[in-house]
Order: sequence, then C-alpha cells, then structure tokens
Amino acid sequence: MRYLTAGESHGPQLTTIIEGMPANMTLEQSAIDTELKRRQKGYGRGRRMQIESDSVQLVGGVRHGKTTGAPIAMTVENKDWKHWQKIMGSEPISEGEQDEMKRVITKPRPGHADLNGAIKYNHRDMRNVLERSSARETTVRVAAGAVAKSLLSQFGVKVAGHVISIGGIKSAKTSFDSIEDLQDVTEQSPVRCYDADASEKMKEAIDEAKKNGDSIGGIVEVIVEGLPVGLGSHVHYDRKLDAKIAGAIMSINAFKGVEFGIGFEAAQRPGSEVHDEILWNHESGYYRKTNNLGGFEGGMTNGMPVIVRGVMKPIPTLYKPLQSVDIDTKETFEASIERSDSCAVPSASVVAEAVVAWELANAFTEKFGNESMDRMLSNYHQYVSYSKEF
Ligand SMILES: Cc1cc2nc3c(=O)[nH]c(=O)nc-3n(C[C@H](O)[C@H](O)[C@H](O)COP(=O)(O)O)c2cc1C
Ligand SMILES: C=C(O[C@@H]1CC(C(=O)O)=C[C@@H](OP(=O)(O)O)[C@H]1O)C(=O)O
Repeated sequence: MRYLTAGESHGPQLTTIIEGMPANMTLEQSAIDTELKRRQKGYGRGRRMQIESDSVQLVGGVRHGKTTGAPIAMTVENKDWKHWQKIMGSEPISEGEQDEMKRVITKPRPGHADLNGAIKYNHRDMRNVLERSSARETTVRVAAGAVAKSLLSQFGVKVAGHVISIGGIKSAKTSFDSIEDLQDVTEQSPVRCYDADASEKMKEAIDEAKKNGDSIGGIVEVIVEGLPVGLGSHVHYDRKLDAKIAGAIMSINAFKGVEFGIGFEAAQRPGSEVHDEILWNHESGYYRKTNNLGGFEGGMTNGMPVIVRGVMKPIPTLYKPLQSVDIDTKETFEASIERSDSCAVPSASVVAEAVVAWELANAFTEKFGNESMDRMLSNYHQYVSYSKEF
C-alpha cells in the first residue's frame, strides 16, 4: 500500500490518495471524522484549531460504505483559506500587488523548516516552505491512518495512543487494566494522559509556557494489541517492520527520537533482564513472560503488544524572541511573532497512532494479500491456526 498527501496549511484543502486497500472493506466517513476530531482536541493548541472543524470528503474508491479496491481519495477543507485566498492563490498576481499580496517572509524561525527549505528550493519567500512543512498536513495523515485502523479492526487489532510526559511532568500510572480502559480514560483527559493528577500538572505547565511566550514538548506512546507473529521480516533491512514504524514516528513534525519497549533503558541492563522468555499454551500458542522488547524481534512482530514511544521537541514558533537572521538584510532580529500552538503533544499522540496503524496495515496486506477482504481474512485465520500449533 502507499499514500500521498498534497496541500498547504492555508490553501483551499488537503488531499490524500491511498492505493492498495482491499475491496469490500467497510469504510464509513464517520469513523474517519472521529479521528480528525480527536487530533484537533488536545490542550495547548493555538487559535487555528478554533477556526477549523475537520471533516473528510470521500471522493474516490468507496461505494455505499464499502471499498471497491480502487484508490481511495479524500479531501479536508481548510476553513482558514477564506482569510488567505489572495496570499495563497494559485493565479499569477500583477507586479503592483506583489508585496501586499504575497506578504513575503524573510525571517526564518529557529527549529522550523524555513531556512533549510528556502536555501534548498531557492525561495526568497519562505512562505513557500512553511506552508508545506506545517503540521496541518497531519490532518490527512490521520485520515489515512483511520482507513488503516478500519482494516486492522477486521482482524481484532486495537491501537491506542496516549501522552506519558509533557514539559518534564511524567505520568505516574504506567499499567492499565486493558487497552479499552486506557482509551476510555485518555479520551477524557485534556492532554490525553492516563494519570489524572499528572494531567492537571501538564495543563498547568502548558499554561505557564504560554504565559511566558514559550513552548514545551513531551513523549507519546502507542500500544497495539492483537497482532499475529511474523509481520515484517528479518531477511532484508528495508523489510524490518520496527524500522518502518520508527521512520513513521520520526516523520511526524517535531519528533526527534523513538524507542520500543524498555528502549534506551536496555543499555543499562544485562541480557538476562532484557530478553523476554518464551512460553506456550493451547489457547494462545507461543507467548512471552514479559514484553521488554516492545513486541519485536528480528524486525518481525512476536505476537506481544507493540509498544513504541516518540519524543516531540517543543514547538519552534515562540512569542519569546530567539535570535535569527533576516535573509534579505542579513541583520539579526529577535522578534517573529506568529500565531502558534504552545504544546501539540496530545494531538501528536493521535498522529502517532495513525502512522503506526498505517505501517501495520501495510504489513497485513503484504502478508495476507490485498485484493479482497474475505480472501485476506481467510488467509489470516489459516495462518493464525498454523502458527499456534507450530
Ligand atoms: C500537531 C502538531 C502541531 C504543530 N503546531 C506547530 C505550531 O503551531 N507552530 C510551530 O512552529 N510548529 C508546530 N509544529 C511543529 C512543526 O510543524 C515542526 O517543528 C516543523 O515542521 C519542522 O520540522 P521538524 O521539527 O520535524 O524538524 C506542530 C507539530 C505537530 C505534530
Ligand atoms: C493547522 C494545524 O497546525 C498548525 C501547525 C503549524 C506548524 O507550523 O506546524 C502551525 C500552526 O498553523 P497556523 O500558522 O495556521 O496557526 C498550527 O495551527 C493543524 O494541526 O491542523
């Protein structure tokens, strides 16, 4: 499977085209819109989120609530477009109007894509960079992830993302009764954190950062249950599924690191306290006593839940000035005040769910075929019985 996205932050709409979803899969717009609303909700977002009310239009590949096997095309409208039509229009503009209409950006923000993108693509107006590097694009990635989740749900796979730290405040609750319990509690938390006390402190930390014209980052975790053994492969570097998932997490705007299971903590422990011992019973087949490796060995799923974490740096656009250089005058400036989020970690946990779901759905189609849903399901059930008794 593959998908592309197109569209600018303040352009008319965002678009995604997905290719390779099986035919006859139930796919409802409401399921996709639910995910888009979840992405918009997190505490710490700026005024833009009050303007947008994201909803998808399914414009290809779906008839009467079922996929046809053709590419699935979806669009999401940017409601803010009406304020940007002149600046972001695709039509050429006359010379006299240029300065006013283009509102040229020559002051790069440290931490954003502005300067690197401008040099690389030879743009004297850095709006041509920031419009596409904006995390507005994650809207349609979440839409594609919602389609992936619909596929995974056919196999009983559950995906939950949550926030485990913001601005140095950590969730003290690290174990859950079930993935449903985790989902129920975090959906009620303004910062998508399982620990109610930590949630309150995280909110205060976000308020404090905002008051100081600053921003804060954090850590998100995605847990996936119900996976079979053997998604991905050990045979070639570019077929290792943990590597693909790590790449997908790193592709989310502002993410700077990834770990699986106990992750970086593994460097401190001896092997006897890291590797997960193997057990077997009739009901479950092979399983592990612990899950320190976060569900992966040899680039393949081992049937235990996938546990992956990603670290998000603080948002680059600050009301508190940071030193930078104007690319026209080469003069140092210190104030670039733009509308911005002060913390987007809660929203990013929803994006992380989406990108992980996509990689797993892709691995399902590679292993069990992707022409029709019933064929895929019968291949899957046959394989699951085989692997239990292996
Ligand atoms: C959901 C979400 C919202 C974001 N909101 C903002 C924002 O309001 N202002 C900003 O400067 N960066 C924001 N970012 C981060 C930038 O998009 C990101 O730092 C930029 O694209 C540069 O890429 P890099 O940080 O991955 O190197 C956001 C990221 C995410 C995931
Ligand atoms: C629009 C979204 O996020 C945006 C991501 C973003 C950035 O620089 O990444 C900058 C802000 O956009 P604006 O400059 O219009 O306020 C965020 O609001 C969204 O998540 O839907």
